[in-house]
Amino acid sequence: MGQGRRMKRKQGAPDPLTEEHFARLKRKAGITVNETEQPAKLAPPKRRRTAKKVVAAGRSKKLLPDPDVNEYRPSQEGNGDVLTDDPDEKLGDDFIGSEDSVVDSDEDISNKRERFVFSDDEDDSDKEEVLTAANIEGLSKKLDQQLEKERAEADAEVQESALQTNLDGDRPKVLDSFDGSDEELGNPSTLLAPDLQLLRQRITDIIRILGDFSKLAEAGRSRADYTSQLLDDICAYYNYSPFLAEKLYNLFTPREAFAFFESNEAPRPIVIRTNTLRTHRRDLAQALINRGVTLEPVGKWSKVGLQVFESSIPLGATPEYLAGHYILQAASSFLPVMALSPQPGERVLDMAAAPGGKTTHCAAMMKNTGVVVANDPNKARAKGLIGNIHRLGAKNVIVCSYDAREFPRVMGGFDRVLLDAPCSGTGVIAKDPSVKTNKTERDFMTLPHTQKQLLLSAIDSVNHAGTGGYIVYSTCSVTVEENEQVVAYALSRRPNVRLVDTELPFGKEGFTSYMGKTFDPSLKLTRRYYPHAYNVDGFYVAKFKKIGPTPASVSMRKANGDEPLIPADKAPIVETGPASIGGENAGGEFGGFDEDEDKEYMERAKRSAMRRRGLDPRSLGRARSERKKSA
Ligand SMILES: C[S@@+](CC[C@H](N)C(=O)[O-])C[C@H]1O[C@@H](n2cnc3c(N)ncnc32)[C@H](O)[C@@H]1O
Repeated sequence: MGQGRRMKRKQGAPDPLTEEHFARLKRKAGITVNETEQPAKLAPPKRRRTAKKVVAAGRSKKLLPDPDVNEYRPSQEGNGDVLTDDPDEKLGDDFIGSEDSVVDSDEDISNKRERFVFSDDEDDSDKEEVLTAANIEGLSKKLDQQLEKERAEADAEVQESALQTNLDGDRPKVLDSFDGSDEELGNPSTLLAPDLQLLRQRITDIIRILGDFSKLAEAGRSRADYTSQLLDDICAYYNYSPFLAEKLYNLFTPREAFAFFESNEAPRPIVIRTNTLRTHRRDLAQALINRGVTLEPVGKWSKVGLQVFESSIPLGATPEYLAGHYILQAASSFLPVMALSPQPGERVLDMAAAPGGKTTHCAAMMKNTGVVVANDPNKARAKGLIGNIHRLGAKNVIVCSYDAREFPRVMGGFDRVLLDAPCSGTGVIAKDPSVKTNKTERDFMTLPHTQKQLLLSAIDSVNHAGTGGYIVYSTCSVTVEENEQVVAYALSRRPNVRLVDTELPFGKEGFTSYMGKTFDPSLKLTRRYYPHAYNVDGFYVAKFKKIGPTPASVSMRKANGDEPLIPADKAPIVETGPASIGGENAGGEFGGFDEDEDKEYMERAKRSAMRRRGLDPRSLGRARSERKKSA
């Protein structure tokens, strides 16, 4: 697909709040821009810091609601299978009743000029959007204030850097500058801020040295010396556990790792997704602008996203929100559904669906036809899912609540399956800084295990002979263990699937090798998203095409959803006709339902349902024997 001028500019990520960005908007609206003005050097976002070993500070008071909380974070003790935390917290802002408030604005919106032209949602032309002058005014004002603040901060940092730099010829003596010991950092006579500045200075110095080691390193110092000091400093400066800091650091070059850690300190843009079942993007944009919201389309890559810059009203309580015209959803959450590309009339399974951002996106793309089975085993989250489905008017959705490893026993033969897997959340640290310290080695063993089981179930639930035969696997984590390794595992266990192009307009290629491990070259068809690269949440997306039936041995999987008793690749391939949900052929492709096994399964489900209602399940058996007697 060729890229137009505008597409290139917009693609990749919601534009950050840069001067050039606002200048462009001003030019579009016919407002004079001072072309000679140089872009300000951006200072790092202001952060509240604590000294080493002090628990990460909470986020500052929210000015706007967070985007859709769509990531799953397992409890520390659990293996990530079941959520145990406060259900309300987990429902996210997409659930009606969200209490999040929005910054007050003294902007007068009553006289806003209504000149707002959006390219049509269904129109592929490259027509430029023109924002209202009032909208631009809001953006400009915000920009002026922000740039002023950033200039002051940048000046301060540059001055400080000059004072702190300790150069010996061209080779900075960073490892001797101070020993970074707890005593020094915790010395009551040492002010906190200078320590942090020293740390930051040393972080940037070491990154510079590692980037040109032969020229800048001190004699007798190894790369390992510098790397070890850098990791210590990153932990102290950003409040990461050493374990996680190293894991994340290893994904990047030192310079990119720094950019990644930095970007986790700033929130991502607020984005809303237009619900095309209820409205058009241009109408929604107009309605929100009239309410004092400053926004613009998220980019040419999405016809439904709007990036919100400022709002004088709570975005989770507008009449448009309550009427289901939009959902608060992080931009990167659009990507798995775009890759899945569900078609009208198809049968789609969303295996881990709550709170429903992606389910309702699927329903909208399918124009409320066909069927979406939205599953989530967490009852509290499933309530949020149901709330969103109703609010957004998705009428083609069936909600169920299974451990998705039970699929395809529960139901199979889907045209497409989305597995937006429970994960560690290392891509959304800006939203949830607790990830910095609460993820352990155990999490990165148990989570991938569950993810692998879920992915095999996803593959086995798809009908390869239908209109689709696609499976999309996604996580909001950036670790290789939860992404490429899971995908590589599935490829090794299911010879009947191939990775295919996600057809997403941006994203970095998946790893084909990592820390001495090599993966199939097709792994580069998968896509990685980083906050520092695209200003979106960290995400991973892989798309599979099922090219043949699943081995019969899969129907012999153990009840706990573990590996097949016979390895799939050693088992005979059985060809059966296309399956349909609940139809005669349901499950045929994965070996068919076993009547007796099903009966037992139903009985078990009935018993646990009774227990949940406080009833004695033994009464089931009694009722049955009484029925038998009377017959
Ligand atoms: C990343 S969130 C899903 C977000 C959702 N797709 C959306 O877009 O709104 C992961 C979900 O996986 C669910 N989950 C955890 N263990 C699961 C399992 N064994 N089977 C299916 N879902 C599971 C969690 O309850 C959580 O809602």
